[in-house]
Amino acid sequence: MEFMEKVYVAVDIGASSGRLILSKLVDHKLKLKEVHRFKNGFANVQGHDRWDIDKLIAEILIGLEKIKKAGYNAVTLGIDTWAVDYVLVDSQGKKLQDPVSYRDARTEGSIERLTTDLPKKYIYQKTGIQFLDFNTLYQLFEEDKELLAKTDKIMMIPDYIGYVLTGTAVTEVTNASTTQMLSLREGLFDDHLLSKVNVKESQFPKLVEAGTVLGNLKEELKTTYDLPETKIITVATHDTASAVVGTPGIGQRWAYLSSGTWSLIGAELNTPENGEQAFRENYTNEWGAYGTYRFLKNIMGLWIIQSIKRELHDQYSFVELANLAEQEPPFQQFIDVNDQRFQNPANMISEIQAYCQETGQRIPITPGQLTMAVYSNLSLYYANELAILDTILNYRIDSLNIVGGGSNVKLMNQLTATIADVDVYAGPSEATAVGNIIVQMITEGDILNVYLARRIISHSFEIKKFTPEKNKYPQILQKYRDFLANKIDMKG
Ligand SMILES: Nc1ncnc2c1ncn2[C@@H]1O[C@H](COP(=O)(O)OP(=O)(O)OP(=O)(O)O)[C@@H](O)[C@H]1O
Ligand SMILES: C[C@H](O)[C@H](O)[C@@H](O)C(=O)CO
Ligand SMILES: [Mg+2]
Repeated sequence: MEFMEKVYVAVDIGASSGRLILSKLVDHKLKLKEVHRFKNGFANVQGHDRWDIDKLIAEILIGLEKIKKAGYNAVTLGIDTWAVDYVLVDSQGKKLQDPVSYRDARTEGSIERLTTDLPKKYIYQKTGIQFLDFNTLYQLFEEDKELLAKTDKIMMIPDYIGYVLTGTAVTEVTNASTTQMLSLREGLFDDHLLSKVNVKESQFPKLVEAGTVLGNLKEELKTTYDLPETKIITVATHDTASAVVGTPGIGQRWAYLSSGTWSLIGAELNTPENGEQAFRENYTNEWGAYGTYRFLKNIMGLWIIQSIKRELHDQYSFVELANLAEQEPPFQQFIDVNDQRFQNPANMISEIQAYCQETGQRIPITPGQLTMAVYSNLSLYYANELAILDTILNYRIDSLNIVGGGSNVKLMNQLTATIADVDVYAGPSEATAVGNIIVQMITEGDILNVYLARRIISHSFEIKKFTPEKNKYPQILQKYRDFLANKIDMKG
């Protein structure tokens, strides 16, 4: 029997960029080759910030054409994207509008409006999901009622892409959990929360676990594009869920930081933690692959750097901004990076400078000062959250695995290790794509389980270690905590 080398493709679309990454298992190592990369982002269309979903699908097909041209005639493919956003589809299977971005202003104040007669505590005990005003629950609460009435199916972004490519519609659970509408105890959509936003369970395609085979590319697509035979597997379609699968998990009691547009810091649990302290600290229990839970918190992340870069008219690359930051002293000002004002301001640089002025602090001016201000305060925020995780989980986290694009920033990796006093293991930067591929390989029988996959990941990629520089910034974390608690008036 001729040995057919299995070729896998990860379609990983984040809020800032998308990519198709080819992968094979060669000599017990995962080999990755980026075949196609494209920009992502939202634009204001018909009164709302929206994603151009048709463009994203076209980019995937362009990437598949490149794979065919490279001589690969048959591949297995998985799709992961950002969470919470959805496409409304009519009874003919056509989208009713371009999906609204979670950064759109329509959900400002939605949590307060929705919880006037439905206590937050009830929602959290039911779902275990953090309160973010852009969760699907609040988006549907604010959705155009006429459009909802015409809606046959509500499809999460990666599920909609899979539907367009194969004709099969599902709702994959890791991403479905980010809706804040799934019941932790039953594993199904909660009737009370559905009724609160006037949608029916039948408007969601059936729930499926990560690793479910979805189907093959629709033949009609091959009339327009020269495509390989493509079998699509529904992976952990929330990109963060894939990133966690793709984390090497080094350390006895390890935590992860998926560092990209958002910084998602947390731990992988086998049972959810939705008690009083988790509720108070707004930690989430997003579902992971294979029955795990992603106990994590969203931190504003490198969105802030992306915004600064854009506002500087892309004169500097991310590498150049990081190099300029290296020339600046850290901790020149304290910034609560998770302040709502940084979620989608008109101008991020002005917002940061206004914040520092209002709090009587040194104002960052140059690109290097701005970048160092963001890196310093993200590192402080991560360290503070790790201490909170220690108390909630009742154990001392001994290592932080940083993955995603942010794992390339040595300066931030080192600052985080030192301030948090933990060993940091950085990489792989494309952990999301790696996790996407791993779930496909487990479904196809090439790898037995995630535990062994993580051994392969550590074996396949250079993971850089950063150890704490003892007593380098004594008291800085406590000062930051006091600042966050408004105990320090920097004006003084
Ligand atoms: N070499 C580098 N030097 C400095 N920063 C980098 C480097 N590479 C990536 N980054 C940072 O990583 C970020 C992108 O991370 P990543 O590619 O994980 O995000 P994404 O997948 O496009 O989006 P999302 O987080 O929504 O998935 C950039 O915004 C940039 O700040
Ligand atoms: C809106 C979500 O929190 C978001 O998708 C986050 O999970 C993410 O972008 C991870 O890349
Ligand atoms: Mg990503």
